[in-house]
Amino acid sequence: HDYHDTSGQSAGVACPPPVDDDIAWPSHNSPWTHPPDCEHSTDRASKFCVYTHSGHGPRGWSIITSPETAADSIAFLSKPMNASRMGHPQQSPPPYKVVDIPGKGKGLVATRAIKQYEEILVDYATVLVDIAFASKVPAILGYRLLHTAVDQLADPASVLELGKSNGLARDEVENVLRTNGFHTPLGGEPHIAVYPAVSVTDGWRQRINHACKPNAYTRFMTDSLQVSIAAAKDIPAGEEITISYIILGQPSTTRATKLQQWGFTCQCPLCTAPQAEIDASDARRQQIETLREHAVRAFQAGRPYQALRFTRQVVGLLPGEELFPLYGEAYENLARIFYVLRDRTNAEKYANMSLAVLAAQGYVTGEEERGYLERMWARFEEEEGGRY
Ligand SMILES: C[S@@+](CC[C@H](N)C(=O)[O-])C[C@H]1O[C@@H](n2cnc3c(N)ncnc32)[C@H](O)[C@@H]1O
Repeated sequence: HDYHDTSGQSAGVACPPPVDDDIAWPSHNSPWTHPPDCEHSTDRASKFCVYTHSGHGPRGWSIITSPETAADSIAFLSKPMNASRMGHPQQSPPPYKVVDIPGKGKGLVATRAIKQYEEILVDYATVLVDIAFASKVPAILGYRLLHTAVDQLADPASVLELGKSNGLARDEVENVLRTNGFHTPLGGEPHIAVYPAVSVTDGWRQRINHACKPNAYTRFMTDSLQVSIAAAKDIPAGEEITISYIILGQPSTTRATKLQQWGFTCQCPLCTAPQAEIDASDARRQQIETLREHAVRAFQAGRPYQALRFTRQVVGLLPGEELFPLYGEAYENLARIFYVLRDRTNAEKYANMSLAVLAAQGYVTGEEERGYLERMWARFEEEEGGRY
């Protein structure tokens, strides 16, 4: 359905509004297909509502957020969702198959070589929930809105059938969100989003296992609410495709604690390596973390040369732990340091390296590449606010 057209009013055409009460869709809801359904926070200082466009994308789109964020998000509805990019982009058949993986249940294995940064799967957000909502609205009222959000979708089952493995959740939809949700900003506010096709679930959709040195990553394009699984490095045919369920680069004990919350003991190559190898990796990861902290502190304390030394050490240690996603950040930090040192040549060199990494990783698209460096300098200028 194109609801903009049938609403009459928004299209500026004098066609009658729907008369069937079951549809309950007066034109003033435009662009939403359902009237907003709202609850107040316990202190009544804020309001959260369900806004649904059941015809947006392949399954519909529901958000639970403040009226302000909803108003700021309407632009998404005019962005076409390219359904042909759903599922497996560019290629068919998909470059993987689902097989039994010893110790991990089922998993995805590459059926052909996959190039670094190639998209393996693409999907769009279906349900988004403002993070503040859970703590501000009484649970019983909140659960009602969660169910409304899902029920109003064109395909509620695509969300309800997702994995529910969170022991803390008391409600079915809450469980789906806690199990499958990804942090996604909407209108500048933090939200939790569900992307059914890339969800960590046990349905037919996806069975991507976790690894502590994964060969794939989840790439969020927050300006289009699109997400994909892309190769972090070249993946040879026959290799298992893995992503990290947790923040990359943490040492083994921290990882084990975090993964316990997912209910499993990690059997990835790093966690099952000989103890000496695990110890060496832990030492490097610890060192990277410490150096990153030191670099930030030195920079903020007005010691750019020291920050430079620490950051260069970080860059030297990243390959050993295959922390490719952190390269962009490290290069940008080097650009930032050279910028305040008024070393334009090196600042540009590292800014370009950071841009190249982010563009290859898919975080900066063609259009955004133009003027990227200028925007970076402006950001640095603003951040420093004359401190240097
Ligand atoms: C999203 S599912 C992945 C697909 C799952 N293997 C299946 O058969 O449906 C997440 C679950 O897979 C298993 N799993 C994923 N990564 C694992 C790993 N590195 N080590 C052990 N089990 C893992 C755990 O049981 C976890 O709860």
